[in-house]
Order: sequence, then C-alpha cells, then structure tokens
Amino acid sequence: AEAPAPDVDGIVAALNSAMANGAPGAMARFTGPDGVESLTAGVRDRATGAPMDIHARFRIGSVSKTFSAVVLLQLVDEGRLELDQPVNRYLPGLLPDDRITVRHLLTHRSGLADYTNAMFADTVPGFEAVRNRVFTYQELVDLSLSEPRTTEPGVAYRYSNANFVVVGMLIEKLTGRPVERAYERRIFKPLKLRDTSYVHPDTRIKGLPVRGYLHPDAAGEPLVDSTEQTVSWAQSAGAVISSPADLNTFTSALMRGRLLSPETLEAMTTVTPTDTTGTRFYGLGLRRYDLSCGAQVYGHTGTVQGFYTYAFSTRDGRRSLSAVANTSNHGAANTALGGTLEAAFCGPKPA
Ligand SMILES: C[C@@H](NC(=O)[C@@H](C)NC(=O)CCCC[C@H](NC(=O)C[NH3+])C(=O)[O-])C(=O)O
Repeated sequence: AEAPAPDVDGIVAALNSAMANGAPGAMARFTGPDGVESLTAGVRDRATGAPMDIHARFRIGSVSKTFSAVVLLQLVDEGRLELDQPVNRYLPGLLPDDRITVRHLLTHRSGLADYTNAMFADTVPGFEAVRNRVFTYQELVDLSLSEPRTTEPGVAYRYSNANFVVVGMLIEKLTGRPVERAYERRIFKPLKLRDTSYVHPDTRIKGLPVRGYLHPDAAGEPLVDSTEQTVSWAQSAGAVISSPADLNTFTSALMRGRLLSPETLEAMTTVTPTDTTGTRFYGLGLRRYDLSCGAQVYGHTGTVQGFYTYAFSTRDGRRSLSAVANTSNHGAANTALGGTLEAAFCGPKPA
C-alpha cells in the first residue's frame, strides 16, 4: 500500500507540545516521495531570541552510536573483524571476560555497566563536573569496569554507553586512525553530510548552532545553557554534531544500502525487544520503533545535555524523519517530540 502523506499539522502539534513541556524550541524535517517538510517552533537561542532554524546544527547524542556501528560494520564487510569473536581478540586484555563479543557491544548485551548513570545522577552538578573534561577511552572503560556487570554476556539487553566507547576503541585500533577520520572518510564525505562533524574535544558547535538548555533537577531552577561541552564522556557513543537534513540523508542512505553490504545491513536491522511493550527493539547500533499504524522505522534517539533527537527512516529509505528539541532531561518534552514520528510516518489520526 502506498505510504500515507505526513500529517504536517500533527508534526507541528508535537513540536508545540515539546515546547509546552519545557523545550525553548524544536524542529523536524521529513523527506518522502512527495518532497520535504521542514517545520520549526520556538527559539534556537533564548538570549537573542533567534528563531529555531532548520539549517542549524546540534549535538545528536546517541544517534552517534549508529554512525559508529556503520563504521565497525564496514570493517566487518572488509574482513577486518568478526562479529562473534571476543573483543579481547582485537583489544587484548581490555575486558575481564573473553566471552564478551563484538556483537554483544553492538546489541547492548555485553553487561558492561553504563558509567553515565552515576556520572549524571545529579544532572547539573554532574554535567558541570565533566563539561570541559577530556577523557581517554581507557578512563571511560575503567569507570564502567569499576561497577558490576549488568548481565552475563549475551543474556539480556542492558543499554550502556560503555559498549560504544569500546566500539570507538575497536575502530581506532583496526584503522590506525582517530575515529573522526573514519567518520569523515566512510560516511560524512561519501554522503556529503556538510553540516555533520566530530570535533571532540573542541567544545564549540561550528556553523549555525542550536543552543541547548538543561533543566536542573530542582523544579523552578533556571535553565542552564549547556551548548559548549567536550562530550568527552561519550565520544564515539554520543559526540557527533549534525543537522536535520544530514540526519535525513544518513538514515535514508543507510536503509537504501549505500553504506553496508546487504548481508550486514540485514544483520544490523535484525532486532530483539528492549522492553515489554512490543514496539521497541534494538539491532546492531540501531533502534526499531513499531508505530501505531504498523509502520516500522529504524534509527536512533539521542540525549545529550540540552538536546533530544530522533532520527528514523522506513526500511526502504524512502521516508525519513529527524526531530530535535533543545532541552534534554524533561521526559515529557522528549515524549512529546516523539509524536513527530507517528505524525510523519502514520499520517493524520483516523477521525
Ligand atoms: C538514552 C540515549 N542515550 C544517549 O543519547 C547517550 C549519549 N546519553 C545518555 O546516556 C544520557 C546522559 C545523561 C543526559 C542527562 N540526564 C541526566 O543528567 C539525568 N540525571 C540529560 O538529560 O541531559 C539514547 O540512546 O537515546
């Protein structure tokens, strides 16, 4: 059946709802067979009042995990490593358990603890303590290993940033270059993602920035401008900067098979449930959301101080939606922004 046209009013309503729940601004960009819809609401800068701008750049958080997964899977396609081999075969002595495989990292089934839970237990103090820090990959792995494993390898899905820190270490070991070189040569340049960059540990967003605002835990406390930070606590798990159009291009090109072999893309999109709702799944560095109309969309969400992002595409790559709100730790705003997915991919709600 032909896909429904996007519900543009529904997308706008979701952006306004994100603002009603604490986001200074929000925007969404949909690409489909009938063209592009670019929608903005509110401001990208509270101090100047500059309106949200569809060409502005922002921190995409864990959508970076999909970029990292693509690079590692390209190395699998090139025969440089195998998914079911132990991580320790490629990074000798790194992990205390030889049973943890490369696939366990990409599926969040390694059991490596997520050090960000402790790091950001107190949102603003935690952020201020690390916003200008530069961590080595090893320091982040050590933070993870200082906490107990969360599952026996392969037994259960336990989301952890540590998994994609190790993915970054694998990329640098196998390519002999910093991870940003791999992103640039293998994804940014071939897809002409001119608004997309990996500038760690630089703290600035180059080009036209969306400024991000962090809500303190205590209600009523003023927002914190969290735009400038190293994101060194995440790196290959969350430090990419991009734009709505580049995220549309990336998710569509990925699903169209422009970045990986058919077999590896098939492996990437082979998912298991992440919860009991029957609508949320994870493959290899990739989420699948099953929407109310039956549409299945593939991509990732991203949470980094001051920014919440969705970047999803249909399996055929013909339709894609990217959306961002410039606040992060107001769950209601994040859920409201998620309404853009239903509106974009399912069309108007039946009357
Ligand atoms: C879950 C999300 N993961 C990511 O994007 C990664 C990079 N971010 C995190 O793990 C959250 C870090 C804390 C954010 C902070 N929260 C707190 O400080 C809570 N006390 C904030 O909301 O900005 C994803 O995969 O979609």
